[in-house]
Amino acid sequence: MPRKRFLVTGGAGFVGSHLVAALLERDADVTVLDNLSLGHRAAVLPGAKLVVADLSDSRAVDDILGDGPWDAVFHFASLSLVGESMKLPFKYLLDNGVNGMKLIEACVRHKVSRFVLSSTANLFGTPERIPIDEAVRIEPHSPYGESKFMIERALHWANEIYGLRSACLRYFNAAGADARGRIGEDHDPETHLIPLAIDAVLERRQALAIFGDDYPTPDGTCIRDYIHVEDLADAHIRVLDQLTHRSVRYNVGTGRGYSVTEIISSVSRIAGRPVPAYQAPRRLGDPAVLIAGAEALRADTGWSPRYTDLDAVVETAFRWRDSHAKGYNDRKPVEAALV
Ligand SMILES: NC(=O)c1ccc[n+]([C@@H]2O[C@H](COP(=O)([O-])OP(=O)(O)OC[C@H]3O[C@@H](n4cnc5c(N)ncnc54)[C@H](O)[C@@H]3O)[C@@H](O)[C@H]2O)c1
Ligand SMILES: O=c1ccn([C@@H]2O[C@H](COP(=O)(O)OP(=O)(O)O[C@H]3O[C@H](CO)[C@@H](O)[C@H](O)[C@H]3O)[C@@H](O)[C@H]2O)c(=O)[nH]1
Repeated sequence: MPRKRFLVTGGAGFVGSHLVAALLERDADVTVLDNLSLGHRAAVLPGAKLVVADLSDSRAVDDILGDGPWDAVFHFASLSLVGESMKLPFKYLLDNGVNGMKLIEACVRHKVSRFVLSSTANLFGTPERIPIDEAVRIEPHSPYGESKFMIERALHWANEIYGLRSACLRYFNAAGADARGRIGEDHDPETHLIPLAIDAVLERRQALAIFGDDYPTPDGTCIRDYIHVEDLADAHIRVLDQLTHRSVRYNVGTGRGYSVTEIISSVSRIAGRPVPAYQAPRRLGDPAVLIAGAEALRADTGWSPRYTDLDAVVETAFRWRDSHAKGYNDRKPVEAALV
């Protein structure tokens, strides 16, 4: 059987690099398209091909897609900071929305048959019920969420009119790192709770700010559903089988929520000392509780998260971060030596 060929946009980023690792483990032929604006060359494991290009570069996108056939395109490349999108709405709507639609249009022209989108729980704003299943009303909470919904709608019409089958995977909070310690989470600036709590306990930054302690939750802090990146990668691979005759959309999470305080306790247990933290005002736009109802994904694909214990998720993140004080920059001298 010929090797399966996959294109992964944004495959040098946090979640995408873990999908690339999972595809390589299955002996696939993987090409990554990434402008490295937020991602890292060293996050693309050996064996995958990296093309450094911007999604807005139509010629580069055409060249890559023209070098098919592709078994599927996975689209991760995106700006994804909710708060930043409230300040720069058109940057998000244009970079994410328009580039995403152009990519879909090019996939149709190049006869790609399957497309998987990294979508988000931010589509649901303040949801009318918890857990959030796929029937919950969509009301994006930010230009970031809206930009993902624009792409979901474009995929709807690409399916209806051209038969491009797609899966929109609405992730909840991606967390953790490669179990083998090869890749992990390195955003600049880092805004996510788990890496920030780890850096605080490792004394690499000042105390962690707890954004709000007056939410309507048992301990007053926000509750989120933290899904391990390897379980996310597994979901991407499993949905491909669904895309022979139809398009799908799934919420992807563990179905269990943890408060900010519980995350801090987990990081403290793993580090063996308390995370320095202080109470701060609420962060604009944070809903109180987001927990996935992922029954549809389980029922249709047999997927279920392997990481069901919070400490196990946090431990993988801790190990990578502890051994990469400067993130992927730790590896710069090695890379330079190879060039
Ligand atoms: N991290 C989460 O908790 C989370 C939750 C829900 C959804 N998502 C979505 O999952 C995807 C991956 O998230 P992540 O945390 O890995 O983000 P990330 O920032 O680590 O990765 C995004 C990658 O896309 C690349 N990129 C951005 N704009 C590009 C462009 N115009 N052209 C080419 N490459 C470009 C960046 O260089 C980076 O490597 C995003 O689409 C995000 O919206 C993430
Ligand atoms: O220094 C910090 C950082 C975060 N938080 C809180 O921790 C929780 C998680 O925040 P964060 O890790 O920043 O993730 P989210 O804002 O929930 O967003 C992530 O998860 C969403 C889906 O749920 C995706 O849409 C986003 O792209 C992704 O960044 C929230 O309640 C924050 O208020 C703090 O208290 N202090």
